Amino acid sequence: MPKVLVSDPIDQAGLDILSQVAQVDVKTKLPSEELIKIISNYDALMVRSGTRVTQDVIDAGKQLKIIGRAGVGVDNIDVPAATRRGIVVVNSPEGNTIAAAEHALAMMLSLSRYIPAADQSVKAGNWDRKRFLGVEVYKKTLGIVGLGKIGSHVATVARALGMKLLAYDPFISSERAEQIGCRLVDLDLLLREADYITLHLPKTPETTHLINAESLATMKPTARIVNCARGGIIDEEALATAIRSGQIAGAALDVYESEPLGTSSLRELDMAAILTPHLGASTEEAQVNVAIDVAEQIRDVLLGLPARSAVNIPGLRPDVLEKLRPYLQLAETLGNLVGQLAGGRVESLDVRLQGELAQTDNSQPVVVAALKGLLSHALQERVNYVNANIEAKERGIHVIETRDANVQDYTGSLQLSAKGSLGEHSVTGVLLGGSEIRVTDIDDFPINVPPTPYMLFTLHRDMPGIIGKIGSLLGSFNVNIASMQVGRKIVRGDAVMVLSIDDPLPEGILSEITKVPGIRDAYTVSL
Ligand SMILES: NC(=O)c1ccc[n+]([C@@H]2O[C@H](COP(=O)([O-])OP(=O)(O)OC[C@H]3O[C@@H](n4cnc5c(N)ncnc54)[C@H](O)[C@@H]3O)[C@@H](O)[C@H]2O)c1
Ligand SMILES: O=C(O)[C@H](O)COP(=O)(O)O
Repeated sequence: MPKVLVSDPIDQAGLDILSQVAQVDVKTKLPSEELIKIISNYDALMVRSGTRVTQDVIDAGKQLKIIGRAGVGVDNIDVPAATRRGIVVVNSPEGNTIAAAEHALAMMLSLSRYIPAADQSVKAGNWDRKRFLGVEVYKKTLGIVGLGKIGSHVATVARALGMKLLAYDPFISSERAEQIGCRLVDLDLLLREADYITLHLPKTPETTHLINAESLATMKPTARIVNCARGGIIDEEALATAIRSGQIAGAALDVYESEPLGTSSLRELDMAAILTPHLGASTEEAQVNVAIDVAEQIRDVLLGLPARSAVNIPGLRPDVLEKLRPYLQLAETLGNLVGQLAGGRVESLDVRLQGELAQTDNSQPVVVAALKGLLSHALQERVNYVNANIEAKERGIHVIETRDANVQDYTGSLQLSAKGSLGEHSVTGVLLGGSEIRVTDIDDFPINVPPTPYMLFTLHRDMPGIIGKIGSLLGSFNVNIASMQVGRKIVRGDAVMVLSIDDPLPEGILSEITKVPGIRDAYTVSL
């Protein structure tokens, strides 16, 4: 039975799903040395933001197949390291959207009415109504930085509160922003005009300290800023200085440059600042959602099925996957075939999508499948959909993708051409009846054969007796031929012979075949 380590608190609903297929060990608050020590026993790791899944953890996880993040942000996981090792990283992109959006809105309203400070004051025995004179959000301008899933829900609710909405997001169109009721503007204008600013973007090298001393200086003295996205998008020292000096009116933070928050000048701020300990996703509903979402994906991957929200498998959304699945099998088989025909070191792979296949708007999975097939002979099970791109890049394989929608022979066909140290070969294949693979062309010689586990290909001169000689030679080595086909362009010119054989070709026979007069080359392939 596979083993899953759960190293952060996860809702029982997720644990119940995992327990159907695996031994589940829940060990939270593990020091990183301890995690590194035990991770080699596990096939899967499930975390929230508390566990740092570093390169050392990943390297130690020799059996790891999947890392599941019960939440959105995967910045606590070294995803490139996992990708290099072929480990799938999955998350729950939508499970806590509402929870995080509602937390940001609650922060904005709490900032406006000093609710946390007023509560503390009453509980301390006071009745101070004057000190907590607040402001309304109605008719104020909210600037949303990052108009993705959470930002969009914040926009919907804020509009209902009567707020005017500005948004900054370089990756969405003005039309999309308008649909959500926002005016898309540049960041400078948003910061200058907004009464409230809320951040809903990922932390990347570009967004680190996006809000800094310089940008804080452009905000209104009445402006209040909310960060329920990621720590480090705001420069905390600069923020504390801006609040202390009255340069801005306040801030509400749920996330910090370093978590848990240690000694920080933020802790010394008065009621103008509200601090929560990374609670954005902490609702009962969100925790059930993310636990189920991620546990189901871990279960599926352990059962050999694809994950629906892998962050390191390019373009494999479930709907895309479903449509492309037969073509992925075709691409992998042809990649494996052309890789073995090419032999040696492959320098470039030309992936040509033809006919109906040329119409697909997401060809990336097909390319990845072709690369997986191409590399599988050399790398065996070490190459998978996660790392095929990286493995190809590290081997200097240049991938060229071309499309030709005019090829009408079949509804959709795929041609792979591999150029390498030993020459160039190409294979074309189609799907019969939508699922049965047929190889229809080898090095421009027309054929029509299904791929089989053991195959022999020859390039020879089309002349009488040659087929018989190969047949007798194989017979003398006790090799049984299951099927045979010849493809030629002109009579008595060059031709290819494709034989399916029942067993692997015995040692030494290939060199005997190439000695037969008229045979130019021979290749053995196992698929
Ligand atoms: N506090 C919490 O507990 C909590 C909970 C959930 C999510 N989050 C965080 O909230 C953030 C948003 O999550 P989401 O689910 O809405 O993600 P999302 O991917 O749906 O949206 C992110 C948006 O940010 C935009 N963006 C990227 N770079 C940008 C830039 N430089 N400037 C402006 N916009 C940029 C993207 O185009 C996208 O529209 C993430 O950082 C996530 O980790 C925090
Ligand atoms: O990215 C997320 O999903 C949030 O930051 C939530 O993190 P958590 O699962 O540790 O609460």
